[in-house]
Amino acid sequence: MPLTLKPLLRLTLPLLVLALSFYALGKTPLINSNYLELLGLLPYMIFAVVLGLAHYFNRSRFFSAALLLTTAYWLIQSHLQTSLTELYPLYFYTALSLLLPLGLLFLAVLPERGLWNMHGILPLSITPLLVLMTYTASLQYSQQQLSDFTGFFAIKPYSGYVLSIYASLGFLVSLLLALVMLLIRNNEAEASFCACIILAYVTLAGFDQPLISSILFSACGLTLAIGLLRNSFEMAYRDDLTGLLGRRAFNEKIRGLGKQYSIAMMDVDHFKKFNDTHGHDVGDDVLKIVANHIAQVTGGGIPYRYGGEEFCVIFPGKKMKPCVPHLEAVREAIADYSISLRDKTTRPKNSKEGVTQRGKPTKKNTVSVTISIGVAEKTEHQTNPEQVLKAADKALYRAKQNGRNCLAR
Ligand SMILES: Nc1nc2c(ncn2[C@@H]2O[C@H](COP(=O)(O)OP(=O)(O)OP(=O)(O)O)[C@@H](O)[C@H]2O)c(=O)[nH]1
Repeated sequence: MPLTLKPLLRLTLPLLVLALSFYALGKTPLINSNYLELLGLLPYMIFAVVLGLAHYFNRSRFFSAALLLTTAYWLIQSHLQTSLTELYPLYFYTALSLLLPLGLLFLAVLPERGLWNMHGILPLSITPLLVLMTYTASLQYSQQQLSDFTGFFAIKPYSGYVLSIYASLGFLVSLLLALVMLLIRNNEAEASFCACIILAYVTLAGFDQPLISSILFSACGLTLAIGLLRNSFEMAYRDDLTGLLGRRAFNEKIRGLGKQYSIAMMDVDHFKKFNDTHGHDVGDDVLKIVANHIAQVTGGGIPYRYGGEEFCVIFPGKKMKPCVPHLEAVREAIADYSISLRDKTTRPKNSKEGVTQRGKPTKKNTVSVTISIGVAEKTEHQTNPEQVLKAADKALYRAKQNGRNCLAR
């Protein structure tokens, strides 16, 4: 699947939260002193909700991020509410500024493998590990050694900017790598972690500002909660194999269709034979390639995986005739696409050979598949979506009868 910048759109909501928190930061002088204590507790409350949700949805990285940020916030509240000219607060501040971006980056790089199993131990261990490292060092090293350590990170780019230049670079590198993970995985978790890295950076860089940690860590919690809910929504509505919207999303969409629409049903031809010949795993890869082509349908079509090797495209507000060229373009693109099979007999013996063979499929290991399409529109005789779907299914049957790799209406 080609790498696109589309995943960056996932940053829209987190950036909105970021903008709102900056706005709130400007309003802190207006906050009634009675509410200040509550504001100090707000991040804990939001992180508690995130921990509960992450436990419920079995998301280890969100759970671990909430744990890490709660601990960082607790450290700020309990150890860093004095002047940073004193040794121990400065030591904890320096350690936090170096370890927090690293911890968030670590979570952005790890794959999601569920919370309450042995794979969940790795992301969960990051917080106790960092706390242990920081405290052990503070107890073990002499005041002179701690002072040398903080002195090494004392170089600031300009006066009035609290964060050291090395920690700032650490945040920048962590953010860039987390962005790369977002582009590769196209997942809500990475978008949330990118936003948390930015928010943690702003908190530590503007540390002198009153209430900054309470407001920006609350924003971190909100970002994680939003990411978690969107992630769970996608799990419920998106098909895991192809990444297309699934049957549940299709059923909801057709309920809300308006006065005019068309529906196309698509089915991979002779797919049972394909599976029997090349195996189920290759069949899965082919379904992904077919779905990738269908996802690029033009003309305002919304693609879905209907189930098995069947796909659907809904054209809201469109009559059938103008949809046909868009569907034909998809059908032709799939038929023209050569799929390279990397089976045992043709697999290169080593990576060097693999590199030289890449992009040069031989006739022996190349296959192609075709799809048949049936399309129907809303008319005065078929007024509800179920009837239009049934008509599209009948048209698909006719396309199969007509020899496959064609469209019928
Ligand atoms: N690999 C793989 N195969 C699937 C998946 N879902 C359904 N199939 C297979 O798709 C095949 C569908 O076979 P049929 O419904 O008989 O249709 P067909 O062989 O494509 O024949 P026509 O539709 O008449 O061209 C079955 O063998 C299913 O096992 C899937 O997720 N992955």
